[in-house]
Amino acid sequence: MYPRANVGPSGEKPFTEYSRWRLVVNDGGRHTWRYLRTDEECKAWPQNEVDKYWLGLETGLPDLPPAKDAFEAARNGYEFYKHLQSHDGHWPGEYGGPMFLLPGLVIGSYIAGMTFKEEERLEMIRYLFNRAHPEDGGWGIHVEGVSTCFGTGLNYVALRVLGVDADHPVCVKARACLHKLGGAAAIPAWGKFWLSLLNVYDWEGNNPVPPELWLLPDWLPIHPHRWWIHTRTVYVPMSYLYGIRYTFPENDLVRELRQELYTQDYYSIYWPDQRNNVCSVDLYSPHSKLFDALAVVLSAYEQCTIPPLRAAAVKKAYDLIIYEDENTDYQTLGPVSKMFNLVARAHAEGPESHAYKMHEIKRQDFMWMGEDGLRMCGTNGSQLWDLGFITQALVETGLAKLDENRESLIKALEWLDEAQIRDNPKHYHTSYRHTTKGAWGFSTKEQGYTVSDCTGEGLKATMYLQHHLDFTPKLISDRRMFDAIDVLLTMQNPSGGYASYELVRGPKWLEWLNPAEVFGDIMIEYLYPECTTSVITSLAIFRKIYPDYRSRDIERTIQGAIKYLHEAQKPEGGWVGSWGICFTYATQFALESLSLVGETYETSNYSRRACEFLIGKQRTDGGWGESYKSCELGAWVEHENSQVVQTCWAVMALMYAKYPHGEPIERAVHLVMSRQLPNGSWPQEAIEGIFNKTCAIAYPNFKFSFPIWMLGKAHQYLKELRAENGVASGHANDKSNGKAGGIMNGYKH
Ligand SMILES: CC(C)=CCC[C@@H](C)[C@H]1CC[C@@]2(C)C3=C(CC[C@]12C)[C@@]1(C)CC[C@H](O)C(C)(C)[C@@H]1CC3
Repeated sequence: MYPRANVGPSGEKPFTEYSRWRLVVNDGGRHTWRYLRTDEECKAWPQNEVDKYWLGLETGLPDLPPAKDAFEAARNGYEFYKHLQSHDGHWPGEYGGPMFLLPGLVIGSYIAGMTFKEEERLEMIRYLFNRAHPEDGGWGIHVEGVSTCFGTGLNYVALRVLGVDADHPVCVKARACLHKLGGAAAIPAWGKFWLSLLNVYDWEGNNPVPPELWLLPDWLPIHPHRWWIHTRTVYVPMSYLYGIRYTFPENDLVRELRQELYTQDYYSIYWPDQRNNVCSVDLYSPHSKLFDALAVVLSAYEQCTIPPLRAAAVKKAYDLIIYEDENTDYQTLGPVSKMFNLVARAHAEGPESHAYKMHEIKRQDFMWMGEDGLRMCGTNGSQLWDLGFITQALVETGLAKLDENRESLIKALEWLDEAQIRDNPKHYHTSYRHTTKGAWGFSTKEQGYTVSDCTGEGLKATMYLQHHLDFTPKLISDRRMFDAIDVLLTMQNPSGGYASYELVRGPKWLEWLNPAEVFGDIMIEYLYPECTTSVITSLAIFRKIYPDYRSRDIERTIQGAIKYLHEAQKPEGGWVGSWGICFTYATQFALESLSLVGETYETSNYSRRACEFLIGKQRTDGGWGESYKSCELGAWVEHENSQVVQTCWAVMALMYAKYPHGEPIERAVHLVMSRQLPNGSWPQEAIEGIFNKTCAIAYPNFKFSFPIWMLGKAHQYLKELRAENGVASGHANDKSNGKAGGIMNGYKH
């Protein structure tokens, strides 16, 4: 255990001095938080608005003249948000939400022999205190979810490793909650795995994670290179660590935890029976019969592994770990693989190795200090994603043309220029990677993974900034634009849709082998309306500027994508979102796509049904609000309150569809304006994002980009609608629709 933490009973008040934290932004958008220990340092490096905002301190930004209309509200919004832009041109932000990541950071660091700065350690403890559910003392899979065995078991261990006593009131309450949920014996597979590494759960209690799968021929449908990239990238170090049965040496903490985590005596547990013991609250994807059968066979194999085969398999897994580390400069694809890779490298190469030191440094990129303490983020940031939306919003609303915003847009373009990936990975085919040359990723260039929609949004932002504004330098050459197009054209699936990082490589039945009971649809890539739209809208804008480059391929791609979108529409009229919550998110994207090919409320049944669906969900206050539970169920679940961000998505969707009735849009505009604070910002509401069906994730920058975008657009849209119809009617005839849409989509089509 790290040194004993002498902390009070609650995390309400900071455990450190908030005036001493600074966000360091460097190297193409890396975020790391530093604590300044001396007054001299603080004086020499004052806190700026970015630091203050994200720490929840008063920014000191002034109240603005009250907005008289939607455009002024958007302008005020950007007047505030501009101050949150970093010196390098992007908008940093928190990317928290999942509650199963911090334990990986803590347990992984501990067993690898890495420490934390004292202030980091204290604020991690505080974060966990603040996020424990007041009613039962447990934690969920994400910040808004009910207490689960996964969340409670892992975070309890994290607190103990961080130095909190077992009889601290937070631990006492959490332990009671854990025991109610069945104790750590009932923790889901990924929890069992972390606890086994720490030596507080027996390896015999895990279903096998054999590295030998990596030795199978690549053409086999089950070969792991066909799995969804996140699942396989986590499986690589897991299979290595399982293959060698890495076990942390027993010490006092280990012995204590063995006593604390279980409802029965640790030494009397029959471990093989615990392999499929998973708390019912956690269970989202129960094991299939195929999985259970395979687990039996593989467990038998574990009794008689063939040593040279195991050695070769372990070596192959370790090579893949090295490739991944080197391809991403030790960021790795995401936070789970990050910490498993770190443990593997630390074990194999020791604390003096380069790999150890690099992993130790790059842990920082996932650690984010917020007003409630220090959390671990879902990625090393959402840099490109946030920049992509706000820059497009500024151009489409006309805010980009205001002198006051020029500098900030030039900076944003400079960041985009830096962030485009210029080459394929160092280890390319050997690590089963998709091409990256010309792509943009979700966070930084260093992380280095192509994401279809991030490339689409990055390209759109670049084209808007370079081609729709006359004051920006042309930093990104035509050739580099073509590279981006080339990547995108490699990513379309035969049925027309786009997945996230790669083509769909494996058969659907691989989902029957999903070992992680807490997530859904994780074994292969799937097609997403969101990703598909970002790609084809970027292609459509591109072909206006470069009509001669691969125009036939582009046309074919767009047509194929529209076909997919038609097929993906739900009978009720909406599309299910996989990365944002939920129907409002995906329907916004889908209707944008349909509008590209002239499918609008008036001209297309698909579009009209979607608009009717959305209108049916508008609440009496003019807003929309859906719960993250919509994503779990694939069916609309109302949120208790209407949500600004979702309201903006819904209105954007209606505007893409050229919805002819102004009144619902006006009501929504009114709601979003009424929630704006005097300084131009919006308060944080419910969590915005989701992944793998069950885990919500925060996109706090959305509360700026989407209101600014929607308000600026709606201002113009409603003006057009009114002008065409005479103020009173609020209805549009065919001619006026064409015109309103023409202006609104002027930048796009
Ligand atoms: C189960 C595991 C491995 C957990 C680690 C978390 C990752 C899987 C999550 C965290 C952030 C995350 C939701 C993300 C995505 C995939 C899954 C991620 C990386 C992508 C890139 C998929 C495509 C999406 O359109 C979008 C770009 C929004 C997201 C961004 C974040």
